[in-house]
Amino acid sequence: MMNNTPTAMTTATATVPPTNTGVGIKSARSDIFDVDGTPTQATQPPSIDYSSICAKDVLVQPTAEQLQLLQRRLLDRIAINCGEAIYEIGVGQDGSDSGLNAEQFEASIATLQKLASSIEADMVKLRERRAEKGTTAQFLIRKHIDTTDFMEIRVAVVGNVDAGKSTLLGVLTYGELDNGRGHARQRLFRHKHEVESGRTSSVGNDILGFDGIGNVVNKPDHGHLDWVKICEKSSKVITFIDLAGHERYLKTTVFGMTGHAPDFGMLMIGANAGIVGMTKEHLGLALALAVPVFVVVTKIDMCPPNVLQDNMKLLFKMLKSQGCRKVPVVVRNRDDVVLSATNFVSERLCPIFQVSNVSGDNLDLLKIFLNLLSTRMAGSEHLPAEFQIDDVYSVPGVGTVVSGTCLQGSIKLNDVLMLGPNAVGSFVPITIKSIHRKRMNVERVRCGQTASFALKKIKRAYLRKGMVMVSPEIKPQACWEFEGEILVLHHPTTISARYQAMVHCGSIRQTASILHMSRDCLRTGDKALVKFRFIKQPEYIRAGQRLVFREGRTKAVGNILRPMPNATASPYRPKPAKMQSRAHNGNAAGSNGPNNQHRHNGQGSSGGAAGGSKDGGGGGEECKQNGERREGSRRGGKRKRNNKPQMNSAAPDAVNGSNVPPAPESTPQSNLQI
Ligand SMILES: Nc1nc2c(ncn2[C@@H]2O[C@H](COP(=O)(O)OP(=O)(O)OP(=O)(O)O)[C@@H](O)[C@H]2O)c(=O)[nH]1
Repeated sequence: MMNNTPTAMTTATATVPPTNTGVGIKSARSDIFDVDGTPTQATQPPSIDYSSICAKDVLVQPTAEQLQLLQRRLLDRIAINCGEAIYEIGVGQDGSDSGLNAEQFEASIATLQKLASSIEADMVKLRERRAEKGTTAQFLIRKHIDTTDFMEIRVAVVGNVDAGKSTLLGVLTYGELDNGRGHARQRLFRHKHEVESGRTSSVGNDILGFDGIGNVVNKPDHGHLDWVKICEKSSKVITFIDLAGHERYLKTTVFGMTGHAPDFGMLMIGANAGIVGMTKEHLGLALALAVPVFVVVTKIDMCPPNVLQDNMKLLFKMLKSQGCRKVPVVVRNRDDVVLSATNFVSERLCPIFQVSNVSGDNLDLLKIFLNLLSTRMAGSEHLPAEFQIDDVYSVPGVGTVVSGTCLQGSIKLNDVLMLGPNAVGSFVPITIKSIHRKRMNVERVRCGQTASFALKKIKRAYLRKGMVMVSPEIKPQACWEFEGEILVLHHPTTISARYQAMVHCGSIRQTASILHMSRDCLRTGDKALVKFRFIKQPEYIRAGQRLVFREGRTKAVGNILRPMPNATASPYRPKPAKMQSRAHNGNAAGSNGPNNQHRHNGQGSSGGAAGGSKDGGGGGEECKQNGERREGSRRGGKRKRNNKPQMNSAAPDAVNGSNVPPAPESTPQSNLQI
């Protein structure tokens, strides 16, 4: 059943792993199947026998019964994959005698075309190749979706400052090349200071629409893109979550990666600069959140070949390193694109594109790749609805509006959902007044899609990022505490109980304190079971959710194992050890600025608590603090707040320590940390 034919893909230093493109392919895309109908077992309905459509030449002259089965299978696959499937013709049952002669090949294509038309789908050839016994080919079959529905894929765009992120998005979405001096990115900046500095500071969204046969539908009108028109014409819309490259905005970038639920990460690297600054940090974040990453190397037009070669070597080394364990593959032609897109999600493959935003080199390959990506969130439409809020607005004439991602189920107009948790952990019923997807009025939103809802009878002040709206069936409960499993990626000394840092989990961004751990203390590289407690208010969390626990350069990643809804609020709060450490250190001012060398000595906590106290913080928060003066004044305010007695903060057991391990004998250095 396995076809281990070496592929045509080329790599700079690595060979492509045996990639199956034939029968029984165990592909990342659940939609891949072939004429033998051999399924990916997980998606095969047990009652249907597809053995009669197993031959490689079944499409040449199928019987009526076979046609019916083929159609059924096609529809199944399309449903599973939110509207599209890739069909490979000419591959035998065991993959050993693949290929059809010219006559059979033509007849098969004609049958496939008939099948596609019968289910109102478009069909386009992706790739054709010579096999042992003739020709095989892969076709994309994409169902016509009505004008108010479209597939949605979210791609988080990360990489160091000046890697060309905003420029590439400008070039892709507006269809005009850059001049090398920042022309293309101008349209994407959302703040005056971004235009002036040429630096992204907030989380931005840009869209790129593809029609049924994979053509880009974006057409700027007088320099502007009409999102509604793009969505109406698109079968698939790629939403780019444009994240800031500068370390100053790392908190916002982490929020973009966790709160905006990206399907994929696009790591951008300047060919000249190579792996610098935040590149590793951003890659690590994507890996920690299990977001598949592909790499785009920009500015190849201005990079001497030897520099490009050296930087590519370093990139390969980084991707293949122990921490990453990726298989880097340079995508050089259409065949490579199809192979990497279809093997991208579950395989360790990491496609690399080398492009120029100025000359346009290889941008066509990148577009084909984007057109072939499929959502990682499909398949939970039958579950009760769950919507994660990542932003809140007050729109004149409309009222309170929330935006976010539907994580499971579907939500319709006038549905009543439970909104919360509020400061005391309660949820309130709320009615959906209207729904927008990418500024387009729709009646329904499904899992994997982002949307904005106008809500009835609720004040903006009641809402915050990190809240959810869920079906009443779920009977949601908020948690002050939870158990998680974490891996410390970096900490300068040791972490022990009572350590505080910011937890990023979905769109939740709140400081939490470690109540106890399965080990006395944790160093870089250590894993432990940890019990956390939010310091400001309870949150809605679920087992299995990924989390990032960070403070300055300290970073741990992990999973939530057990939400603990029964833990209650407490009037007590242990004095966080790091507060002591700051006094100790004489560094009470802390800093949120990127250049602060002592952030690990308390700044992160200070920033974290501030994030919590500022309604969970937000995507654009850091841009508001752009000026040093404001940042300074915020720190001053924070210091005062920390000195006030706080209510509802931590469990008594964190103080009295019945089940808290004793604090380790601290060195002066670890005293500073914990
Ligand atoms: N020659 C050349 N210049 C490019 C290319 N891509 C981007 N640039 C230039 O590089 C500069 C930086 O590009 P940006 O798009 O602002 O970089 P960024 O990664 O978005 O930076 P931040 O928003 O600060 O994170 C701009 O002046 C672009 O014109 C390219 O492929 N070739």
